[in-house]
Amino acid sequence: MIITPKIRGFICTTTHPTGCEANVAEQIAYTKAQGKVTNGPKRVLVIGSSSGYGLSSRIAAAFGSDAATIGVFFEKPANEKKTGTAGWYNAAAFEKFAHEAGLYAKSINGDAFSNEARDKVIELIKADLGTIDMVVYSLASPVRKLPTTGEVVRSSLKPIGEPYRSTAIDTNKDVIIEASIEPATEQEVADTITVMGGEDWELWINALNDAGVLTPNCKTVAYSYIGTDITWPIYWHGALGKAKEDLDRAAQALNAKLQAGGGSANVAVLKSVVTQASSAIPVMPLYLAMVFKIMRAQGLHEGCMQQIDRMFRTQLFQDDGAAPTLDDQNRLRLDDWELRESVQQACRELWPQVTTENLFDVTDYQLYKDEFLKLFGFGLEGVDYAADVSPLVEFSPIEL
Ligand SMILES: NC(=O)c1ccc[n+]([C@@H]2O[C@H](COP(=O)([O-])OP(=O)(O)OC[C@H]3O[C@@H](n4cnc5c(N)ncnc54)[C@H](O)[C@@H]3O)[C@@H](O)[C@H]2O)c1
Repeated sequence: MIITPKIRGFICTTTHPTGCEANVAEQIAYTKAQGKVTNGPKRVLVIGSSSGYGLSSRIAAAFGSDAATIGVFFEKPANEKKTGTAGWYNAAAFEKFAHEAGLYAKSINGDAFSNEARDKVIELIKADLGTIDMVVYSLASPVRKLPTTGEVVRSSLKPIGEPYRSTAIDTNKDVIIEASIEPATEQEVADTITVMGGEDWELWINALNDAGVLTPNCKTVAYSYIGTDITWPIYWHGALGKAKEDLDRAAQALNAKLQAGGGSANVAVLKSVVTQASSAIPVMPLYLAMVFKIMRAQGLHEGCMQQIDRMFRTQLFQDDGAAPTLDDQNRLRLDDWELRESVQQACRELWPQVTTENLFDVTDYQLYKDEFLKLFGFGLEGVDYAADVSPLVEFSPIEL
């Protein structure tokens, strides 16, 4: 079939297998071009490994430091008539390239919040790898089915206390609108913490630790976002921020446990990028369009792959074995460039000036749109989008 993008709100319902593969290849090429991560991890588990920051983490581990990787994700395969999810094609491409490079790579497709996923991963590590020396926790999900009761809990992208009003982009119509979001109820905040807080990361690390499959010096990182006053009302001071605060709590608890053997647990605060998760957050597309323009002008622009590669090389696995630079909450701060006053001040000045008429001129909204389409495999250089392509790709992850 000829596959073209079909956008509905903040999702594209079609995906391009060749384009997704090209996207993965591009990230692999970036990491390889930086040379080997000399002190890198050797056996790595990535939870949420099929897109965004988790995919880049798996690529950095495999192609930066020749690591064997196990990836966990929740994606839909294609059938004859319908394309699979982008994450399905990304994971398929990753495995293909990893196997071609002679690297161990196995994947599990299913609900990472379930005890079955943990059991399956432990079984796989015991059978194939013995132990692992790094665990990346990179889930972004609007729902979590509790492993204890089976109850399905939903997270909210809402402020706390009062309604949040701001200019935003209607990404369907490419126009500036006034967005207004009602505050989350106490229950919604609690539920958001249940879904996106630290509990599940703790369940994972404790299960792996109890099963004896972590090396004593195993490092685990979970990803977070803080942002600045510009996005605080909707993010850090909103329901999601409370969940990320809970991730900080979990990091302290896990770090205390892993430290004894020389291991560590840290939250890594990352920069804003275009992913399926971030494009669903109100106001984010406008902020991203502005901050991209400003960071590019200052030579500071990074995507997922550049961020994670920098985290591996300059923080977690430095050539001289030096310890990472942590903030007062024990967090790695890869958002340092984005938070520079020069960047944020320029954003604050630009924000009130943006109108529907000048949106494409004064911001990088076109780049935002291009990056969004790229998530689904569209707009990649060298891909013939007029060619007939089968939605089916060769890929058989372990299904839960
Ligand atoms: N996107 C940003 O701008 C940004 C910035 C800083 C931090 N982060 C953080 O990075 C982390 C990853 O976010 P992302 O933006 O890369 O998201 P993403 O949507 O690109 O990827 C999410 C991953 O989680 C997996 N997943 C979701 N639900 C699952 C489930 N139930 N079981 C198994 N796998 C599941 C998906 O398959 C996918 O691999 C999140 O913690 C997010 O808060 C994102």
